[in-house]
Amino acid sequence: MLLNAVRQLACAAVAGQQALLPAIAQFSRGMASAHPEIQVYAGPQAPKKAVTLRTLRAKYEKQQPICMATAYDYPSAVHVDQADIDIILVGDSVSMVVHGHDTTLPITLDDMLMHCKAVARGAARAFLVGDLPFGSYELSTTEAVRSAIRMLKEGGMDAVKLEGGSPARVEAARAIVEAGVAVMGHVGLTPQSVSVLGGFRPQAQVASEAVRVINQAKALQASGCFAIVLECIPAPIAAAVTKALRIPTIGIGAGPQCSGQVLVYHDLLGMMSHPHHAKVTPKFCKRYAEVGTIIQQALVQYRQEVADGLFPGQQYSPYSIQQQEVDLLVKELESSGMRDCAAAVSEAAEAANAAKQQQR
Ligand SMILES: Nc1nc(=O)c2c([nH]1)NC[C@@H]1CN(c3ccc(C(=O)N[C@@H](CCC(=O)O)C(=O)O)cc3)CN21
Ligand SMILES: CC(C)C(=O)C(=O)O
Ligand SMILES: [Mg+2]
Repeated sequence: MLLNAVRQLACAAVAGQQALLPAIAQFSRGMASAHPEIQVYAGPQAPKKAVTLRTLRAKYEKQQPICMATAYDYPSAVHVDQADIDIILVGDSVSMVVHGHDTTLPITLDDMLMHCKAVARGAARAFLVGDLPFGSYELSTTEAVRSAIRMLKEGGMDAVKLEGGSPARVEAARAIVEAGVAVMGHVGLTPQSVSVLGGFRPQAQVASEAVRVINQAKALQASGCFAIVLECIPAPIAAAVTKALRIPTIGIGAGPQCSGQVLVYHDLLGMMSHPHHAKVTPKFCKRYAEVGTIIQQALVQYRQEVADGLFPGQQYSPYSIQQQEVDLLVKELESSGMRDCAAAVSEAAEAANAAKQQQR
């Protein structure tokens, strides 16, 4: 009796050992399907990140310009990633260019996380930075840390960015870095402060303000930021900030002396060329394409071809049916009195066959 039980246990142990490897594989697959984010960032097949804080640092030290662009979803992330751009910023500008708001204020942390997840699925090699949105880090350092952790843990980001260089913002940056999350600073025009700034205007155009921006940048550096965005400030001021720091500056409307540059995806592609969108396309932005015009032309052509009966035609109607099935169906329809219907089937089948003959 006892011996039998021991023997059974031993058998179970051997079977268990043999079952172990597939079981672990099944477990990890199960984990990955329960938590889709695991498969993307931590799966055994996940590609090694090409761009890290270390490679960014090396670029900065070699004085090679760092390139950053925004992306907000899977296709834009794939595009930016495949262009070998160093950093993808999931910017809160998504509020304006994707959601159609007039400012960046309405976008929520949950909205941002949704965009971050989509970007993380599309970006295999770029370094990923997520903008902390308005209202997700100002109330307390605790809330700032919690929001930053969510950006990494749920959003799949490598770092976060926050706006402003006041003592409270510097403290938030310090707390987030201490929690183990890399932080990018952002000074000059900080669009989340549009309410107090009174508009999207260039900043630091008087010496006293310029000194303040330089000091804010230095304070953010001291808090542990790995880089700082300089937005809409005169080139000489950006040059001064860049000289004053030992971390990279990433400029947007801040002249050529910054350690790197950033542009908004829709702006650089000329996606918003329609006058209706002109208000969100700043003048510092170079358009590397007129994608908006191409999209518009394609949509009009599609509409015309549908209206003219040119699309889909036989070429884009790929699903075939064998002649014997056509014959059976026609017989069936005729015997149930559906003559017009049967004729339509025969006619369409003949047209499809004629098109096929022509192709050969
Ligand atoms: N599409 C887009 N591109 C951006 O670069 C961008 C956004 N959205 N949203 C968030 C911020 C806002 N940005 C902006 C928006 C407008 C101007 C702009 O046109 N400024 C005018 C002054 C306008 C005024 O005085 O009210 C300028 O002359 O620079 C600058 C930066 C930059 N960021
Ligand atoms: C313009 C960049 C720096 C940004 O913060 C954004 O796109 O939200
Ligand atoms: Mg932003």
